[in-house]
Amino acid sequence: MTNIIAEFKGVHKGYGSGANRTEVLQDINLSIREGEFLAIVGFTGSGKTTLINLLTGLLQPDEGEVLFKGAPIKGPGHERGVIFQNYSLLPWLTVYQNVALAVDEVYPNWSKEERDQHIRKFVEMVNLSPALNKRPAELSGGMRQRVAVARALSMDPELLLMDEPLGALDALTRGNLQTEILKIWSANQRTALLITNDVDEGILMADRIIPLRPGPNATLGPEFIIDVERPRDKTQLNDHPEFKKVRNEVMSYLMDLGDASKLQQSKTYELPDLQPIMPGTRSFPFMKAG
Ligand SMILES: Nc1ncnc2c1ncn2[C@@H]1O[C@H](COP(=O)(O)OP(=O)(O)OP(=O)(O)O)[C@@H](O)[C@H]1O
Repeated sequence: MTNIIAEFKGVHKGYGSGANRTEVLQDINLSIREGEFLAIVGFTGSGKTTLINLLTGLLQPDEGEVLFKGAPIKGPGHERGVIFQNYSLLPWLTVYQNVALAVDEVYPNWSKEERDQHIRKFVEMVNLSPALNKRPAELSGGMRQRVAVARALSMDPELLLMDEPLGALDALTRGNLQTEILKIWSANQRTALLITNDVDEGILMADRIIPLRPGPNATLGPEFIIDVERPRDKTQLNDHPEFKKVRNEVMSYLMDLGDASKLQQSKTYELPDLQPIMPGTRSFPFMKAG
């Protein structure tokens, strides 16, 4: 039987109060299984970051519970590592020092050698050894995101949380980093949750993909299982029958949702029953009565 590593139970979350209140998530129920790679895909503004921040512990639910290994999440912890979209590196520290900061937090009692070896191992894993002593300003966006990946993984989190980590990167760098994250994930047999608005990225990386329906009051849709052997090849995405099938299913589900939410948003206005006044008629203001 698979163990559940993290769980949402009847979670509601919104921001503000009174007239300024926005209900973001409504009745979220989700079990994340140990060892799986789960992707949540959703429209922009639907509440994806809110969902992940409930797992990082940066936010608390208004109602319901968010559990890690059966206990409510009270705040951030290094057993839950996060990779954000905006790198969040310290600009005055080098690549080595940025990773070291994370390592020191988790393993404060390590010897100098142990620490040094560990940092170099993770920097090497993301192919950044030549940039070891560079500061973020000297790196490209893709390289910065690699540092963020190395930093999160060096803490050996039991649950790796990724909030659109590759969204700002060009297609090539994005593809390379997807492959690297997958390699590291499968080698370490950890659990991963990826939040993305890119269906292809979700089905390439995950074991199952769950759509987040558009907010306010966003709920989770049905799960789609991606039954494709690993390692997966991005170039197969267009031809592999299972990839094609899941992509079509998820895309049409999301498109139906998009249409439904547009319909809901489009208000109908009742116009007053006025008779248009045409030029040439007696009552047109600029016509002289004749
Ligand atoms: N601290 C906050 N205070 C008030 N409203 C907020 C706050 N954070 C988010 N929201 C609102 O909650 C909704 C969901 O935001 P969230 O960032 O979770 O969505 P998202 O799906 O991650 O969006 P995106 O894809 O654009 O990053 C949005 O309407 C947003 O404006």
